[in-house]
Amino acid sequence: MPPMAIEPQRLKVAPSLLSSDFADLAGELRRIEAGGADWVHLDVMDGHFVPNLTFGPPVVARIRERTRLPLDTHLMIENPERYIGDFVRAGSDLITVHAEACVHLHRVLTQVREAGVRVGVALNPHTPLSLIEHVIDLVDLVLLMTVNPGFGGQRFIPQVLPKIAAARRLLADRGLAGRVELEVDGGVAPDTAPACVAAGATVLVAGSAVFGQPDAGEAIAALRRASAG
Ligand SMILES: O=C(CO)[C@H](O)[C@H](O)COP(=O)(O)O
Repeated sequence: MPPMAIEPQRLKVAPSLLSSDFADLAGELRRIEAGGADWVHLDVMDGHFVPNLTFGPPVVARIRERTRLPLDTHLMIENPERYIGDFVRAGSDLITVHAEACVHLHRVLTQVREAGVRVGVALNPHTPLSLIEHVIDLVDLVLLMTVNPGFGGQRFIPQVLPKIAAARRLLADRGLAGRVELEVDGGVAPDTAPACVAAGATVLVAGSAVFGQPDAGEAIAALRRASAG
């Protein structure tokens, strides 16, 4: 499979499987693929970095067999450096680690890139953007959490909006706007997505706003329509 395209000029929707029917992942993947999803967002949780558990590399490998969509793997785990190889072998196209979970963030980001996949860095809602100021030129994607990570279906935190705008400015100042995606995750729905996009987001992660709807294609289209104006 060719390397995942990074195109910050085009708005992308990445449904989060966290809100899908885990007993029918193949069916859920068909539903979002037919519905026009750009990427699949995979929330990996360890019960330490976040207070929830989800799935690991074996499940990601089976997901890889069932979809051609790029796999956007979001590691909400401590010591992510131990598992990068496993998630690459499982078929992830992009691996995002949390800055808060990495003592040696530069080393971990470099490890992901050298493993041959795209690399992202994530920040929790309260974490200042300055934490990634000196590594931003190493990444393909910045993920700003708009809920406290751990669960789907939470309320969007509007206080993150100025951080999205600041991240957009930082990318522009560094000449990275054309090659680094700015992803938002948590409580993203047709009523909250427009402010994220206006602030500079280029990738919308949406769990309940897609899988909680009877028609996933219409839900994805509603996110795009709302954000277009
Ligand atoms: O990372 C996450 C939670 O930690 C999920 O991706 C996110 O919360 C998506 O769910 P929803 O759109 O329902 O908020």
